[in-house]
Amino acid sequence: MSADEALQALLGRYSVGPKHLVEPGPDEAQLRLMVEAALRGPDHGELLPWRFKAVSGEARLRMAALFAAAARRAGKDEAGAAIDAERALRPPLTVAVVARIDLGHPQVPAHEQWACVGGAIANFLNAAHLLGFGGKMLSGAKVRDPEIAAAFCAPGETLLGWIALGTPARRPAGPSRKGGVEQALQRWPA
Ligand SMILES: Cc1cc2nc3c(=O)[nH]c(=O)nc-3n(C[C@H](O)[C@H](O)[C@H](O)COP(=O)(O)O)c2cc1C
Repeated sequence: MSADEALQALLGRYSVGPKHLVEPGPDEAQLRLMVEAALRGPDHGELLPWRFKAVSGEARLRMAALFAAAARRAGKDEAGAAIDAERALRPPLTVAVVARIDLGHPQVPAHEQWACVGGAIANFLNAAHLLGFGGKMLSGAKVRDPEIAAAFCAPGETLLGWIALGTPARRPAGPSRKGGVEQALQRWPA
């Protein structure tokens, strides 16, 4: 693939939601490559302020039960709980994104560590896309459910959300609604 083809492929990445993801998901070697890409994101101080926790196969049933219980705690009825459980079951692979921000770091403030987490997610999703997979970063109120957070995080860590991954069953809707280069790029001084 030429540099131009690689760039065009990157420019074609759009998120693909869980309901449009089917088997197969990335295998172990592909997942490791995607994490290698995530590790190439900028990381001031090389603190590695994140961990990815892969959930696949039978483990999805346990995550689905957690999601359903959280939905009930949030006051949802059984239909709502079933929809939340389905979000855990549908994608072939889900990767929980856990941030471990060192709030007392002498050189690297928290916002720089959060920027690193974002870069890791972007590189991971881009690598998934280049390998032919679809994916979407998702959060929602359940990241703040204490039992879900405790299931994924050690004390002091923050559950940012989950990346749903699989083979896209259809082309993503894109392009997105957000502004383009004319808004994102400015000259300084104006
Ligand atoms: C930390 C984080 C959490 C997100 N949570 C959600 C979410 O819960 N639901 C959702 O529809 N999109 C969520 N998004 C946005 C989508 O992942 C996606 O970026 C957005 O729909 C734009 O689509 P695009 O990636 O195709 O440009 C989240 C993004 C980030 C970075």
